[in-house]
Amino acid sequence: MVEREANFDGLVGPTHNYAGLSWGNVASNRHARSTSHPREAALQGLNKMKALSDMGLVQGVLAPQERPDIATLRQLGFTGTDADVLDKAFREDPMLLAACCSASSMWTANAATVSPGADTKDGRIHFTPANLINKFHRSLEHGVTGRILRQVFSDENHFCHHAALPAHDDFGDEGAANHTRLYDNQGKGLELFVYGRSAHRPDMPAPQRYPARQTLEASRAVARLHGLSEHNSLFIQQNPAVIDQGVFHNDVIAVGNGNVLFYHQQAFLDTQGVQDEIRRKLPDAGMHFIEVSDSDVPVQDAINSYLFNTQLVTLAPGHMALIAPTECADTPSVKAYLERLTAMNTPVQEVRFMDVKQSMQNGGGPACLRLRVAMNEAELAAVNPACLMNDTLYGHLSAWIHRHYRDRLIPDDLRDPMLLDESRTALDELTQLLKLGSVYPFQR
Ligand SMILES: NCCC[C@H](NC(=O)CCC(=O)O)C(=O)O
Repeated sequence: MVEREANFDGLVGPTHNYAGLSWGNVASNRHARSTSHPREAALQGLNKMKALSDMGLVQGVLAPQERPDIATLRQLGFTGTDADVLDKAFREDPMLLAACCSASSMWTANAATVSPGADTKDGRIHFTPANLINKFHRSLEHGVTGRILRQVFSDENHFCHHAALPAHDDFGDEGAANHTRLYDNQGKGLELFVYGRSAHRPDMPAPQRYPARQTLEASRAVARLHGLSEHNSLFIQQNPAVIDQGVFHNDVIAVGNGNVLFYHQQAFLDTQGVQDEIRRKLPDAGMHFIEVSDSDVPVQDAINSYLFNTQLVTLAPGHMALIAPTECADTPSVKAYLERLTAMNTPVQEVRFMDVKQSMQNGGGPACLRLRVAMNEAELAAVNPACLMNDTLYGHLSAWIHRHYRDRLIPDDLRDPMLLDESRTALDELTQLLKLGSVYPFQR
C-alpha cells in the first residue's frame, strides 16, 4: 500500500528561552542567558509547517508541554502557592527553575521513535517516547509526550504506543533524531538506528568530552518493542570524534529519505560498512549515498549551518527538496556546496530556505522540529484531524500565538507567576483547538 510521510512539528511553547541547558550542544551553550523571542519563535515554526503543507505534504502539529513544570518543582520539595514555588526555586536554584521552564519539547525529532506499519510484526505503527535521560530538562517530557501522541494517534487498530525505556543511562534514548528510515519503490523499509556508545560493551569507542546521548542498548530495545526484524533494521555507530565536536544527535550530521542518505564523511565510525549493509538489506532501492567531504564542508561549518539538520522531502517521484535553515545560505562553504549538489545527478533537485533562527540558537534546525510518521491512507484517515495543518488551522494557531505569546523573555522572567498563568490559559485553549482532551497536569 502506498505510504505518505507526514511531518509532525512541535509548536514552540510560550516559555521559549535560552538557558544553556545542553552540555555538548554548542549553540545552546553559546546563547545561554540571551534574550529570547517566544512569539517570533512560534511563528517561525508555524510558518515552516505552513510552507510544507503548501508544498502538498501532510503536515501535523504536536502541542507543547506545560511549563513552568510546577508538578516537578513540587516533587523536588518546593511548597506553597504556585507563585511561592516559582519564587523559592528562582532564589535557591535558578538553573533548576530554568530546566523546569524549557520549551524543549518543540524539537519533536526527540519526542519518540516511530516505526511504520510496513516494518512492524503486527502491521501497526509503533511509537516509543524517548526518555531523553541525558538532560534533566528533557527527561521531564516523555510522560506528557506519550499522552499527546495517544490523543493524536488514538486508534488501536492502527497505532501502538509503548512507554519510554527505563530511566537509566544504559538506555539513553533520544528518539527519531538518531533514527532514519530508508525505503525502496515497493515500500520496503530499512530503519537505521545510530548510537553514540554501547553501555554493555565498554571496549567499543566512545566520545571523551561530550556525552553520547543514545546507547546501542536503547536502540535495540526500541527495535524489539516495535517488532522489527534483522532484515529491516540496522545499528550504526556514530563517529565519537564528531560527538566531541558538538554533534550531539545523528541528525546534526546525516539525513535520509527514500533512497537517499546524505551525510558527512565523518558521520559514522565505519562508513563503508554502513553502505555495504544498506545495499545488502535494501537491494532494490538504487541507493544514492551523498557524502560530503571535509574539503567541501568542514565539520564545524556543518554544525554551525546545520547543513544536515535539513528535511529531505519527496515532492514528486524522484524529485526531492532539501528544507534548509537560512544559516546554510549564510555559510560560504555550505552555500557553494548546495549549489553543486542540486546540479549533481541525484534526487535532491532543489533547496528551500526557512528562517527558524529562534530554534537554531538553541541547537534545533528544521529537522529537529519535526517527527516523521509514514502512513497509508487508512492510517492517515485515523489521525486526529484537528492536528493536521490546513489554512484554517494555520489561521487559528497564528491568532492564538499573537494572543498569548510574549515578544521577549529573559531568564529572570521565568519566576513571574503571570507567565505561568499566561501559559496555562494558552495551553487550555490549545487543547480545545487541537481536540486533545486533558493532557496537562494542570488540567487533571
Ligand atoms: N534536536 C535538537 C534538540 C536541541 C535541544 N536544545 C536544548 O534543549 C537547549 C535548551 C536551552 O539551553 O535552553 C537539546 O539539546 O536537546
